[in-house]
Parts: sequence; C-alpha cells; structure tokens
Amino acid sequence: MQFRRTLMEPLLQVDQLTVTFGGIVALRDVDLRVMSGRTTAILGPNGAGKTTLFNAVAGVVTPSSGRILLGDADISAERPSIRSKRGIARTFQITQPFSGLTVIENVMVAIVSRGVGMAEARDEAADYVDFVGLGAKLDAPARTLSTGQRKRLELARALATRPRLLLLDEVTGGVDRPSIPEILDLIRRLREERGITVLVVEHNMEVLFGLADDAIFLNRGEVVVRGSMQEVAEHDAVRRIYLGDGDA
Ligand SMILES: Nc1ncnc2c1ncn2[C@@H]1O[C@H](COP(=O)(O)OP(=O)(O)OP(=O)(O)O)[C@@H](O)[C@H]1O
Repeated sequence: MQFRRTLMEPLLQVDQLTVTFGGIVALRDVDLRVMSGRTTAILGPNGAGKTTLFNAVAGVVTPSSGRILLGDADISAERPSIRSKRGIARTFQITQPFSGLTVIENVMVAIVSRGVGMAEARDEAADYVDFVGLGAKLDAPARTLSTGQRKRLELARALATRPRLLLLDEVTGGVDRPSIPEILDLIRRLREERGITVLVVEHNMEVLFGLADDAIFLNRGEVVVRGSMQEVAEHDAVRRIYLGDGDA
C-alpha cells in the first residue's frame, strides 16, 4: 500500500513558474507535477523554454515568480549544490566529463565530493560504471570514449550523486542509431531497479514513446498540453510541430 501511495505523489512540483531574461519571457506561469517513479517528458519546439525549465529546477536560473517543491520541501530559494544534495541530478545535451581523467576517476570525483574516502569511492564508482555498461572501459581516459559511451559515463556520474530525480537533456542526441536502444534500456533500468524518477527533454518522438509515461508540451514558455505521453503526442498542436519526425 505504501508503494502504491508513493507512486501517486509528485516528487517534483512546479507552481506558476515564470522566468524572464531581460524582456524575454522564457517561462510563463508553468505548472508541472512529476510523479514519483515515473518518467515525464518535456516537449516543445526550439525556444519553447524546455532548457530553462530544467535550469530552474536545478537552481541555475532564478525565477521571477513561482515555486518549486521537491517532495514536501520548498527548494525555490536553494542553491544548486543544496538541490544536488537533496537528490536532483542532471545530464547535459553536450556531455562534460573531465577528459584527462579515466572513466572511474570521473565517477569517483562525484562520490569523493560527497565526503566518501578514496577506497570506498572506488568500489562505489565501479558499481555505477558496471551498471551503465562501461565495465570494460574502467581505466580508459574519458577523451577516448565514443559519444554513446560518454552519455553512459554522464549517467554514471549522475548516479554517483545518488539522485531521486534525474533531469536528462537530449540523452540520445548525437548517439549513433544502433546504440540508442541500449541507452534507453539503461534509462528504464534506472527507474525500475534504482527507483529514480526521470524528467527528460528529447526531440526524438520515437525515443520518447519507449520511455516516457507522462508529458507536457510547451510553446513560447507556456504549457499547451499535458497528460499521458500518448495523449500529448496525439494532440493537434504537438502533431503539427513534430510531424517532420513522422511519428507524432
Ligand atoms: N541565458 C539567457 N539569456 C537570454 N535569453 C535566454 C537565455 N536562456 C534562454 N533564453 C531565451 O529563453 C527562451 C527559451 O529558451 P530555452 O533554451 O529554454 O528553449 P528550449 O525549449 O530549450 O529550446 P531548444 O530546443 O532550442 O534547446 C528563448 O527565447 C531563449 O532565447
């Protein structure tokens, strides 16, 4: 019963969020509920405000109004490092590993910064590296990895912060087609095996159908449609924008 109740609660709640940059309104009165244990997609054309919403949740842009709750805690005024400690992690559209460090060292950095000792950090890092399927690359310098492998490393680094909520920005962007199913499988396992709630920005509709339970569609900073991934994808406004993908 406890499990069922948890699934029905939002882990992340965004209320009436407005973000402006000078005269540009990047987000206007955006409401969002990200349900615990589910994967939620943010859809929208270029400039819709998707990245700004991620940045506001991570705490790297300051909203002009509105509030953000993680569980019961109002995190609106908290710095990014505090939000990270509370369990919000993000990956970037362009991966940013330390290219001179090896795969395991890259992951250890995130663990050591939690205050864990080196030996213990190495064991924990090896677990995450294995989980993302980079076990054979443990001691390879990050700069030698393919784009798909760098995305996996990025996920391992995010795992090292022990997230409850993972923000994934274009996780299949730049990844060669044959490697995409493996990355998607990995993201599904994050939820199923580690109980991580996922919020994803992704342009590829085909990818989202296999991944997202819920979705919101933003246009010019406002929420136009919200619902199940299926409902949102079938909405006229969404179909118009994504028709070029052939799957919407
Ligand atoms: N730091 C900034 N300074 C000024 N304007 C910004 C800044 N960041 C975003 N914007 C503007 O805010 C609006 C929303 O941008 P945002 O990057 O959030 O959209 P997006 O949906 O992520 O787009 P894309 O799909 O192209 O990445 C755009 O008009 C953008 O130009």
